[in-house]
Amino acid sequence: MRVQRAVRAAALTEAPLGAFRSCASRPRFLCLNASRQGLTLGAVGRGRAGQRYFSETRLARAGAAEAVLKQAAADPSKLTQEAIIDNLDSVERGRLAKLRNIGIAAHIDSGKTTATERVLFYTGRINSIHEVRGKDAVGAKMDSMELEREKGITIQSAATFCDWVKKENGKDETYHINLIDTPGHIDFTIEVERALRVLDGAVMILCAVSGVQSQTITVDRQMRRYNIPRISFVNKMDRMGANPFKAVEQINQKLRIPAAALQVPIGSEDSFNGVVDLIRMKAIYNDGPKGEIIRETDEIPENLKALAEEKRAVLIETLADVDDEIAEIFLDERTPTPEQMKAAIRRATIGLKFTPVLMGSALADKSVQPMLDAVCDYLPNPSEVENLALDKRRNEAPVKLVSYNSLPFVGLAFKLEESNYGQLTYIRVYQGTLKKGMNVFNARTDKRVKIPRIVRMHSNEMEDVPEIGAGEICAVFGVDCASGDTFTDGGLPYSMSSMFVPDPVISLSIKPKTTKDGNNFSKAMNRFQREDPTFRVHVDAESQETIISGMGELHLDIYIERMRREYKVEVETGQPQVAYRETITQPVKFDHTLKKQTGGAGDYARVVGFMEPLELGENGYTQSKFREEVTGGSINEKYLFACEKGFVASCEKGPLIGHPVLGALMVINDGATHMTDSSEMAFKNATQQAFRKAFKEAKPQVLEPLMKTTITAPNEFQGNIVGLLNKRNAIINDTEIGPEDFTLQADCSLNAMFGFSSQLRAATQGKGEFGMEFSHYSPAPGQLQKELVAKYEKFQADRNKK
Ligand SMILES: Nc1nc2c(ncn2[C@@H]2O[C@H](COP(=O)(O)OP(=O)(O)OP(=O)(O)O)[C@@H](O)[C@H]2O)c(=O)[nH]1
Repeated sequence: MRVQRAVRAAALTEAPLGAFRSCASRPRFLCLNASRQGLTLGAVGRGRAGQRYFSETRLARAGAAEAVLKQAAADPSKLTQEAIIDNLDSVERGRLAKLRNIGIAAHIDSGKTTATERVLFYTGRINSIHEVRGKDAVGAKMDSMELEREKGITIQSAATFCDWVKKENGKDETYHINLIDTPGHIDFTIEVERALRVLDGAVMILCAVSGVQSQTITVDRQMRRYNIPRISFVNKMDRMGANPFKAVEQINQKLRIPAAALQVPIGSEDSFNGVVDLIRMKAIYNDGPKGEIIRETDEIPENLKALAEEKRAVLIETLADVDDEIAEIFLDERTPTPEQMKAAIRRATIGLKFTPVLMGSALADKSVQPMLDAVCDYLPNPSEVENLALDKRRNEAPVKLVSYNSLPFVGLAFKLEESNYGQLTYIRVYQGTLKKGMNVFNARTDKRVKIPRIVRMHSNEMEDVPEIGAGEICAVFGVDCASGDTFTDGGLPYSMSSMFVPDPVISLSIKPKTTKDGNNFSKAMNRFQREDPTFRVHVDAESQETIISGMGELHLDIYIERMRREYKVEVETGQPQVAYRETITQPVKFDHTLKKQTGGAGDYARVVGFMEPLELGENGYTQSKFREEVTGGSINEKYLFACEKGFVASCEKGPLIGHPVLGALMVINDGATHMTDSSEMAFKNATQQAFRKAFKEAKPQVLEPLMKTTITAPNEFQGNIVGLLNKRNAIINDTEIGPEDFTLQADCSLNAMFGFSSQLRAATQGKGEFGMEFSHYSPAPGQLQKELVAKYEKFQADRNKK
């Protein structure tokens, strides 16, 4: 009883099961409190240093912990921590084991949308198959936007869900799959980033002819960033020159992830008609008009037996390298059973040590179902992935979220979309249950919002649901928030880290052609900005022009086109501009006084300190930083805050060419304040003036974005393309010559790449393709720097004259 009171008196330290587990070794006394609010476990004990501590852990929401309570009533002495967890586990595990959240990501045009269309058809989500740019003019389900259907490219990621019935030990087992189809084009990379942030596994699609392509490498990097286990699917096996084993080799070599084929193809090109499953050594064919009937036989075609044995041996050897159990079997010269192989593939895939490779042709309706089986067999369920939140009350200490319905709710808003019914917010529920009508807290704004409506998305259609469980993905209406906000049930002071948002590299000025469209223009700008964090809009303080920035010309073009179609606004745009940056290259001290004291209220502020370059980060830059090291109170807190504001404003528009400043550290370590004449404004202005002066003395430099450029074209045009690149001072890093096409990788300055697409078309009779992705910032050539500085100075002089 004393313990209970002590626990109640203690400040509540709510933690989910994971955190509770990690401190399980130390508590001395435990007590269970069951109330209408739910179930809590109190712990009183002594810490390592002997200090007394109290903590109370909320185990479950109201009504969700009957099993635990029953046990407590039957025999309280058996109520150990393990028993509590086990009780909850038994309720939750069965559901989670059959749940998969997956994304499909790949190089542009690999067949993601086509494959997803098959998945939806075979799982019964859609009744018929429509092709990307198909003759029936319907278009694939997941490319719901008119522009997507017209251009045949995916622009926005689309979410859907389906149930896949898989045969397991002669029984039908139903798996629930939430699926996100993502765009392939690099300009829409944020869509891939945010999908991967919330998914547990991915299918990486490769083209059987091209293998690993430039965008496959980007997708690989993104999957690594979020520790996403993946299976690989070599699509387009019906194409001339298809070679799945070349793709496997390239995954091993270029992506440096151990990979092995789980299948070998039966027939090739037009006569590709199935695969041999190397684990069970069975031939699998697709029958029926749309390949919907799977026929399995033990008879492997005679001409494939040797190849199947050889590739099975490669699979076992590769697994032995990444899995101890198979390594042991391999060293004993035994052969693993299919069950042992499957278990090892699952362990190694989830452990990010391996990717199993499947193959088929989505367009020819071949071998898509085994890929779905592999999703269930080898990709993790939500409880097998570690998801962390940061505990604000404990100095942002990481806590593990557990995808149990009965725990307090934690979810992440990962994507916003404007719909006919208002703002649609996509949420991944990491813990607990989200219910219609429930109040949730936004961890960023600390505001309470009610969830009026929950839907499951099926591309652009939706299905209302009363609640959504842990580990699932849904969308909600009427919730005002930003992309990346964390929601909790209010009890937990958690926030989740958001996704990586790359900086825009290109910008242009934009205005509506007629003033009457101003209203719709602003509406469109607001909406696009909210939906896409890589699309930015600002009004230039000097020119008063609206400037939009994004990831590439196509990215901005798509928004201009959407404005015309969806908002009926015709716009005028300026020339695309490169998003340059400014930086400094040497340290410099400053001691600056702002003084205007000529009768009446004056202005006074003195700031002293230094500026120095910061070490460059991964992409050739680090954000600029401000630090105050004032001792002795020569500048008070309030004014230091104003100094920081001045610094931030200075970094937004650098002194050299008016572009943002990167990699500069400003430290203020002394100064002076006047009793009556100092103000926040005076300190802000003084800091800006000191910044400007010091920046110019610190050998400033203009940085330009360098783009990783990949060009593919038929071999006969190689000379033309190298010529084009040489003219642009590009650095060619790698050239790979295939039987028909060659692929070239180069670093090019973005500035030199304007107009490249039309020149490439002319130089290759329209057969060349290229893709660009931001690589890093690098100092701009001296001549270009001079031109840019001179242009900016002239612009400022002209403006001052006006
Ligand atoms: N021969 C062949 N063509 C295919 C196959 N799968 C897809 N295609 C074709 O490849 C083109 C691109 O297919 P999509 O499904 O749009 O590819 P995607 O990866 O979704 O494209 P983005 O989202 O724009 O990157 C279309 O013309 C498809 O018909 C296949 O298995 N074999």
